[in-house]
Amino acid sequence: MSISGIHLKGVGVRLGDTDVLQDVSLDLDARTVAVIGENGSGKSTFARLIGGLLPRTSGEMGILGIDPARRAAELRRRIAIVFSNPDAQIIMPTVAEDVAFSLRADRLRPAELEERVSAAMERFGLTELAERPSHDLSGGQKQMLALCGAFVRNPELVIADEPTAYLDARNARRVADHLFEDTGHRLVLVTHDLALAARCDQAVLFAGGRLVALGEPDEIIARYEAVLAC
Ligand SMILES: Nc1ncnc2c1ncn2[C@@H]1O[C@H](COP(=O)(O)OP(=O)(O)OP(=O)(O)O)[C@@H](O)[C@H]1O
Repeated sequence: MSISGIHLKGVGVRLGDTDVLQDVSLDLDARTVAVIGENGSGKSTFARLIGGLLPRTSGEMGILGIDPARRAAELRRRIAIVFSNPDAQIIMPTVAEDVAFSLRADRLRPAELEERVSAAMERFGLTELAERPSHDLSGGQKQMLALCGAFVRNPELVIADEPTAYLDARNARRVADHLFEDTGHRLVLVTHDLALAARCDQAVLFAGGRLVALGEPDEIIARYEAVLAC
């Protein structure tokens, strides 16, 4: 089991009286991984599980060599999670304050904090919006802010759960380009956008709370499309 990837062995998640994930075993070592499957197949549950937001009820797992059940705080420091709805992640009154908030645990000197925040805002096209109230931004701008807050911490793993779901084509492309740009992070991307899934190095297909296929994206997407056509 490598210490840099995502490894699950016989993992199950039970919520209430439902087994939402059952007996999931996989080793994901590619830099970018797409997670696809029908509505309700367990993709978001998988994303929350590997992000340490949801406990497993059975099995063993290692995310970047960390068992989330034992070292959740360390895992949270090393990863970032992006959702479809950026409102869930925007906390502070202004754009610049919100980006700075993501670095609160690093206890940086004020000058260093300002430098990191400015560089990140520049990279995500937010410099002009720095003093704007975060909640007045458009949906596309808010998702850029959520991404900026995620990447400013230099995460080793970014888990994105349908990050382009509410965006127009141009903003969806911009968000995707940032996620795929190689900044030394791994990406796990849950998506219904199969063109986006095809850009990944590896893909997994879920159905009914089970992993049904793992492999080259083209092959996994073709298999999923065959299911959808039925
Ligand atoms: N808290 C919960 N209690 C019981 N069942 C749940 C809970 N959360 C999710 N589920 C169920 O788990 C299953 C998988 O949900 P999940 O959100 O992981 O699917 P998904 O593949 O991400 O779907 P979508 O594509 O619609 O976002 C669904 O049947 C859902 O109803």
